[in-house]
Amino acid sequence: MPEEPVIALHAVKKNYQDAPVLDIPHLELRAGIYWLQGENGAGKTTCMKVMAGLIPFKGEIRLRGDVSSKDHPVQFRRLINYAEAEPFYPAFLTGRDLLELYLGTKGGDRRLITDIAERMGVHIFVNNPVSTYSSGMLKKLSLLLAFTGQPAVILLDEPLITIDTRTLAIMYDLVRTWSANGTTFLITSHQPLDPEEITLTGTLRITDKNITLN
Ligand SMILES: Nc1ncnc2c1ncn2[C@@H]1O[C@H](COP(=O)(O)OP(=O)(O)OP(=O)(O)O)[C@@H](O)[C@H]1O
Repeated sequence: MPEEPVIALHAVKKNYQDAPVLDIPHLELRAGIYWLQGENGAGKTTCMKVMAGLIPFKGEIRLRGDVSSKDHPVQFRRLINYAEAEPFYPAFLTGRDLLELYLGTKGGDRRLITDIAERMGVHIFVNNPVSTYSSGMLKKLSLLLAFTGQPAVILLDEPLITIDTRTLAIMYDLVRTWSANGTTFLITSHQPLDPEEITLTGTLRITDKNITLN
């Protein structure tokens, strides 16, 4: 029997005001690790925000066959996590406030997240307000938050930027391990992803508002 797609897009359209940015008639992805490519302004971040259910769009996305962005919006958002390219959080919150919020809404194994936080060194500054964080510290926090819950899909927007080489190795290790356990990854990066660290299932390219899979 053919493997069911983890994520399926049907007639997805996204405009900003009157300007169309995405027009994807149909796209189905099996479990795996995908590199989402496209030139500046092609629509990669918009596509991730649409997939994560963070901005309104026309059409429908289904996760694991039966969880619909239209019919099951809460369940849908619990199954897909997104780490922004340039994370921005309210300045007065601490990393721990955000972590508790995510663990409370997304659920998942607290010990596992504590372990990732310690590996990344987030535990050192997690109790400080995010206004005191460097761009790399913000990035580490946002990557950590993307691993809360039990996501079917994790979207990483430019994860390679601003993190140090030690954190980069941890990030690649997390992608490998979680992928082996069934989580699908979509990763944008203007730099190539290291083929010695991860084996890509496919490359997605946004051109002319649509996505093609190679
Ligand atoms: N909030 C917004 N309002 C209006 N237009 C927007 C908004 N966000 C993005 N756009 C436009 O949508 C298009 C796609 O932007 P998007 O950020 O998705 O591209 P991208 O592929 O992620 O680019 P980059 O590689 O530069 O990060 C661009 O033309 C951009 O100007």
